[in-house]
Amino acid sequence: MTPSREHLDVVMNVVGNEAALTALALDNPIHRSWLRCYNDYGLDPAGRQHMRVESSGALRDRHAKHLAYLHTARAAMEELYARVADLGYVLLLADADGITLDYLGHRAGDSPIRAGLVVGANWHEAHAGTNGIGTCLAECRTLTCHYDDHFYAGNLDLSCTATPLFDPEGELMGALDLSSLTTPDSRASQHLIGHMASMYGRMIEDANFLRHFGHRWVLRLGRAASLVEVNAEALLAFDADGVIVGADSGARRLLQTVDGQSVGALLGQPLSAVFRNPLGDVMRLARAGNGDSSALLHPWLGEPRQAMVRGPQRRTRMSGATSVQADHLQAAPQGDVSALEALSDRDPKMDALISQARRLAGRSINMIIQGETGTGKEVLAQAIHQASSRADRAFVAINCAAIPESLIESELFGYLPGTFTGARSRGMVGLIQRADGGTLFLDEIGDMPLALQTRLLRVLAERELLPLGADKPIPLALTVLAASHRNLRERISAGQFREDLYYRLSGATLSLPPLRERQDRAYLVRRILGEEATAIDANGHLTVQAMELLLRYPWPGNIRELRNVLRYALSMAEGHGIGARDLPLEVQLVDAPAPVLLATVPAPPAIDVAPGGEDADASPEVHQLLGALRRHHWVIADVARELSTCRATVYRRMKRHGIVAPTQFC
Ligand SMILES: Nc1ncnc2c1ncn2[C@@H]1O[C@H](COP(=O)(O)OP(=O)(O)OP(=O)(O)O)[C@@H](O)[C@H]1O
Repeated sequence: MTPSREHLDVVMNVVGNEAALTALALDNPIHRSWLRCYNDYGLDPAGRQHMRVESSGALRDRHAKHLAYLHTARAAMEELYARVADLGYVLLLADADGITLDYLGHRAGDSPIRAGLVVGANWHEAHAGTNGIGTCLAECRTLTCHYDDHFYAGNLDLSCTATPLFDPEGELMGALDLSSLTTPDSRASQHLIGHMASMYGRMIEDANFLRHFGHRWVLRLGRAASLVEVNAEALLAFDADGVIVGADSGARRLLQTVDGQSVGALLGQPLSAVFRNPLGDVMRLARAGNGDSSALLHPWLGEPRQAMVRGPQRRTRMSGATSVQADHLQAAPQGDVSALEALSDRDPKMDALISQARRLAGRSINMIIQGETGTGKEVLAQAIHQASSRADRAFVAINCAAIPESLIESELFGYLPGTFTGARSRGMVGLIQRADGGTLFLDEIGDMPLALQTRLLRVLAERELLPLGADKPIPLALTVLAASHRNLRERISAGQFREDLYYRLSGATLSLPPLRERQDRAYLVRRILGEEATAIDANGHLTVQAMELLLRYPWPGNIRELRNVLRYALSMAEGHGIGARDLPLEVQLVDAPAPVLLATVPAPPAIDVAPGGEDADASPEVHQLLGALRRHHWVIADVARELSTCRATVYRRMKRHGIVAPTQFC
């Protein structure tokens, strides 16, 4: 029997054997995954796996979404790779959907690519069957998928060990994977690799957590005083009132579960409710500064843990408005205007806006920020928060258009324990309350349902909040910055936005200019190029020709589009200076006569331009061809049908104009 035939029999024996099924599936994550693949995803182990690879455009969007995660993870991956490269391993970093965002490993030969070990590969179980990344994400645990553990016979030469990564809010962020095509046969050889994956996964999570809560107090817990600073078992972030605002997965494991069972929420609890020590003990640690540690007691931990407190990164003076407990801590930071000032380099409109924002920031005035999509409304809101006396308190950003209408009320206002049944029975602190004392940024406020506008108005007018199920309001001090791509006055006329809410919010209106009108475009190009080059560790040099094109392009997607284009160009240039041919075609064609392409396609195109593409003909044929390719998601048969020609002709035209379909990112 061939190995794949033998493998098929083993898989079918598990997924087709009702009697053995329950017992096997209960404690074997690989068999559980086979069952999911067979029953839930309808995969056939006798079939062929078709490796899906994201288009370069879709991949760019994912990179944009996970920039900070990628940046933090890259440093840990390089260190880990130095340790395992000689053993024949490659490293992959995936997002929570199982899409590979980063890869470290040799590129010689085609076997890693054939095996799907490339950036953009989709390892979700639903497509790839049982595998290291997909099954680790489904099971939320570190695991090894060794040779014939894989669902599809095509992956039998792979051994993959992956560990899940969680974000500072405890949400699944992705997975770190070590894969090998040349592993020793024994599964036991993977134990050490599993430990290394978990260790580096923890390192990535902790670095992410500390960056995210850099402006907060962070409590580190560990068994040994000598190790707690370098290797904490758990991290808790808390605010100036001693209320927990963040818990890493170590803390959730240690403090939130007993015998694997969840025992209640940590976020929103005062430290004094979680530890037996009086709050003053923690505050004493905080006052002692970094480097001092002492024992903290916890009701259900057998032994006390050593604790150490790290203060916010910028410490100066505490604002007078905070509670008595807060006086135990060091003073809060004063507003820092550097983020505001960095938004412009002598652009007259931006300079006027920054000077207006600097004066308003200190005054807790609600503001409306206007501007086309991608002009940096959220970036400006964050800079205003940093410049205010609230900088040490929370900045809570909510996209009102992105939260489902059924959830928005509970997300915003929170609810008391017992208000709902089931998983939500424990109660939740709402986002508005989390922004207490700080800044609430309401993006796309024009999309907020009318009923909630009324509730929000009450919060702003009466400065108090009534969570769902509560009968006693909670006093709040809140500054709201709101943004919308919709014209709010038109929404008022159409009866879709409350006029009184509009006036509550518009203590001032700040209007961001579109990128095409800004005179400091060269500064923004250089600055963002530097940021992107650092993020992906690439050479950030631009040729004069490329810079000229970037300055002439009209940027319908504004700074967001600029960032995407620069990231694309850095990847295309592969470490050399960025030339015109490394830019997306529509930027290259900025001076081309046919405006159709620029007007109808705001995002950078999902295409690669082959060498020679720089001189590509800007004829109507190019525009017609590109338009059809995009409309049909690069399915050549459909493009041929639209253009009333055959597929061979479409391929010939693409070749003639240097257009290459997006397949994979690297
Ligand atoms: N001044 C700036 N410097 C560097 N990057 C910026 C700047 N302004 C915006 N960006 C980048 O542009 C992108 C969009 O920014 P942001 O989300 O703030 O825009 P927005 O106007 O709120 O967008 P939308 O209207 O779609 O919500 C982000 O990637 C951000 O990092």
